[in-house]
Amino acid sequence: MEDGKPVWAPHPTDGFQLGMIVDIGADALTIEPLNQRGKTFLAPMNQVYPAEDDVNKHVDDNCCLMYLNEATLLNNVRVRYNKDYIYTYVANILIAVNPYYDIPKLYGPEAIKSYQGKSLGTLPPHVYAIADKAYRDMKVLKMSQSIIVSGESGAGKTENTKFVLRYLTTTYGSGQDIDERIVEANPLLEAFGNAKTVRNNNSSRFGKFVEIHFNDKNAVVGGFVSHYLLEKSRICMQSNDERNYHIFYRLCAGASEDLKKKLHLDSPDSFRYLNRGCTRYFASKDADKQIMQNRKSPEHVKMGALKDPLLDDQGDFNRMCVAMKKIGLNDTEKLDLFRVVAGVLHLGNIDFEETGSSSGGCVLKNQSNQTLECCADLLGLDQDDLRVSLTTRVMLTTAGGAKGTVIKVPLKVEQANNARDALAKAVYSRLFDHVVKRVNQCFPFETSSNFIGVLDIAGFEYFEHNSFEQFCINYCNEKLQQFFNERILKEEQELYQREGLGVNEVHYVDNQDCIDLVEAKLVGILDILDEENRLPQPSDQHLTLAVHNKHKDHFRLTVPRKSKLAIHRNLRDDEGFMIRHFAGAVCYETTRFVEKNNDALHMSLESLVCESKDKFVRELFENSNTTKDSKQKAGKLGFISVGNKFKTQLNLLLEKLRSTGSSFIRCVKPNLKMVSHQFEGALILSQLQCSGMVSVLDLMQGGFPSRAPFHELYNMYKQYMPAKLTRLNPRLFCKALFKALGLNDHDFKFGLTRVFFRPGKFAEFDQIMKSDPDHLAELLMKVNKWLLCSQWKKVQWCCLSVIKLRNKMSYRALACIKIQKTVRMWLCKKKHKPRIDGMVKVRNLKKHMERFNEVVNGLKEGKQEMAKQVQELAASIDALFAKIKTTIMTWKEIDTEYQRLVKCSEQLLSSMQKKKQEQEESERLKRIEEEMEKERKRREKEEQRRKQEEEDRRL
Ligand SMILES: Nc1ncnc2c1ncn2[C@@H]1O[C@H](COP(=O)(O)OP(=O)(O)OP(=O)(O)O)[C@@H](O)[C@H]1O
Repeated sequence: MEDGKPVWAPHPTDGFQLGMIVDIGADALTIEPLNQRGKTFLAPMNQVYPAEDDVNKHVDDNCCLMYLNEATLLNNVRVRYNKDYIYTYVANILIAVNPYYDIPKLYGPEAIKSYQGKSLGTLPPHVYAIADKAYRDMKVLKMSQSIIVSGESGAGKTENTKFVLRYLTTTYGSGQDIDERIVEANPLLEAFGNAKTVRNNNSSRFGKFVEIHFNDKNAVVGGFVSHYLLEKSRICMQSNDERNYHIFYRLCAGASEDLKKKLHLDSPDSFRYLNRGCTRYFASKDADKQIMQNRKSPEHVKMGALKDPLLDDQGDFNRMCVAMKKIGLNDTEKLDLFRVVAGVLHLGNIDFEETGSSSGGCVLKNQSNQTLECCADLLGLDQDDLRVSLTTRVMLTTAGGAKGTVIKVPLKVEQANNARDALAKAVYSRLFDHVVKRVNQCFPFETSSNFIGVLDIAGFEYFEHNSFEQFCINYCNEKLQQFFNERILKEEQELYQREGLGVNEVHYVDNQDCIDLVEAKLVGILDILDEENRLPQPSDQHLTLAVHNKHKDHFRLTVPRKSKLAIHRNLRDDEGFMIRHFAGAVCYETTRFVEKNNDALHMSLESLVCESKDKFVRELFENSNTTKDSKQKAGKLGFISVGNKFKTQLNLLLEKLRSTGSSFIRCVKPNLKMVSHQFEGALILSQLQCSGMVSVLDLMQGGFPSRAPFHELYNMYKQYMPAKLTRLNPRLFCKALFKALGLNDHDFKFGLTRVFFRPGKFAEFDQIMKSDPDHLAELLMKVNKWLLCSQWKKVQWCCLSVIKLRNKMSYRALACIKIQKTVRMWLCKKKHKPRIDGMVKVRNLKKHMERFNEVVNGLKEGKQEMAKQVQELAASIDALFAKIKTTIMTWKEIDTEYQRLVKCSEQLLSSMQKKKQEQEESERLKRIEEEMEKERKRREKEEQRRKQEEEDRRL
């Protein structure tokens, strides 16, 4: 923040107000509001934000603002809302403010046409642009898409969902009646699932995920609706200004006389389930006149009809009947639905009174007998069975001798009232399940390639009194917020990658610990609650204490007395708990948590409806989740968990969402009065905070949140620059500016098409650009210098490049010669090497033959013959030598010839040697013979001499 510049400071009703900082304290700033000069107030330092120079300026994408904070976001949304621009982007997220009036041409056929095939950002922000982006992403990426529409009650989720559905079916439908059916299913769903609340005249009291399925040619082939958490408490009770589900009033106002008689209908004030809330019909002045007097409640007669441009009970009844026909419901099916609705109304009128006997039970009041008859008739039940089931409870004995004996326990009046209400809730909620199921049968499809799913589910809720419903919806929003974080971060990082920024991953605070607190196995609040429900005598207090005990030091959980609000501080520790959600702390009052978590009817009521004579009613219970399995469970423990069913549904939904591409629409309610042109800043600010938009801005602060395409920067600042600079192309222009300003490289990054700034750095840049003329002159000099330097550098670089190129070329020429030489030599070698080797070998063989002559010379016999053979071999060797030298012989040929000669020479040599050996041997024998002959002669001589001597002696 700079001196002398306006800032946004907190304001109790407007959210923020413009002011000037007049003093700086230790942790607070003294602010003087711009519209109340002289009056100052203190504002915490961390809640004061810098304001844009022109606070009346607005941008389509909030990220284009200079300062990204909740105050500038709120102001941008405000300026746009005042100009009827109800849609604004924050990056790819669409913020939609409810205008509470029809903005001319905003959704007409022209608009639908204009958004077809257009990239996000090319046309003003619109829900159609998001729908088209989802469609194009599905087509290009061949991947299913989801659009998550969130916001508080009355923010416009359902309307925007309808616009998305209509856009997709109109633009990409197959032109068949299926497109219309998908849209026509809405009035039916709304009749049974919507109600007037203080926050919204047409409030959806259930969450839904509508899938539009497409074939491989990307045309609509069908749809599917999944629904979540219908608000059941409304069926029996509404607050003063609220109503039950629309269908009850529409039936009372619009049924034909015949139908009215058949269903024993009357004006809304005659039914307990309607008369404790508002009993007026919605009708315009003219429509009101058409409703017969005897169908109006005294309240309606006295105060007139409720007014809403989109609602008219009698007309809506007729429109719903037409819609039912269009989507294929026949008269019997229609009557079945109405009959059960009327049955519920009559059931509510059954009253009980104490019997006065010692059993402590109750009986039906006399005047309720007629009602009982009507109700039993409409629901196909046996009158007496119904009477008994409402006033007694069947129990199986589990102890003592006769285990399993059925005993009927009489109910007290209060218990009977509860049983009646439980039955009404069960019948109606199963009827609603049936309506959704039936609607799904209206747009069947056999195969689908991909789908676009639109999730319309209540946003984060925090009221003065928060109960199980808020607990479930906020748990759901924690999960959706986690998904939102994952996705938004991913997209942001993908953009960084596309633009080649090479930025490190951006981290964010994960809310997994809060999710675990609710859904973890055994220790999560939902499981603790189930555990409580299974106890023989469950109690809300015991549950609450168990929750606190299990999570004593959990960062996300604390006791109500630690709340900032006095109303919560009055709660005891065993009456509630406070959870620190991503969007703020919420204090839940646990009264009736245990009851609300149980979807099971007591056994006698369950079997009563399951055995109804009416096939339709019977099927409602057969097809519901109380199938055999869970019935058995319920029979034993009397408990079917609402919380865990929701957890399972939610996890399946998130699995589905994670497998699709996603877009987000954050709907915002501008005021509590539900009127047009009224912008309640503080209310909107808290919605932006709760929807996670403010944390998105925080998140962006960690990355490069401000970004500006080169051409935009160029257009922005070219007026301050001399022609010499404006001649540059936008990218170079921007680079020149940035370099000249000496901005820290860490504070910005050049992408392929735009510059990205660190938080607040765009502002710094802008400030320098728009500073005083002296500074601008200095800046200009710097830019000039930088340009000169960069041009000089360019010239140097060019020269160096040319020199480098020349060197490279001559180096390459030399290298070429070397390569040629080497290759040639290699080729030559490849061709002649075997011959040279062959010649060397043959020559060696020839040399070897000299030894032959020695052997020949050593022979005494056959010398001549051998000498001849040696000569012949020598001639063969010479011949081969000559052949190799003069002809082109392969290595193999040479080798064969050579080996043949080697073999010959070896044979010749060995035969010569053999001969020589033989000669030597015979000579040796001869010598031995001669020796022996000599010896023999010597011995003869010796003998003769001895004989002579003997003779001589004798003589
Ligand atoms: N774009 C719009 N243009 C005109 N009116 C609108 C628009 N969006 C919403 N509205 C008005 O606001 C009312 C409430 O809107 P919607 O029913 O869509 O709210 P919601 O967020 O779905 O609320 P809930 O959660 O209670 O169902 C609508 O009945 C309609 O009168």
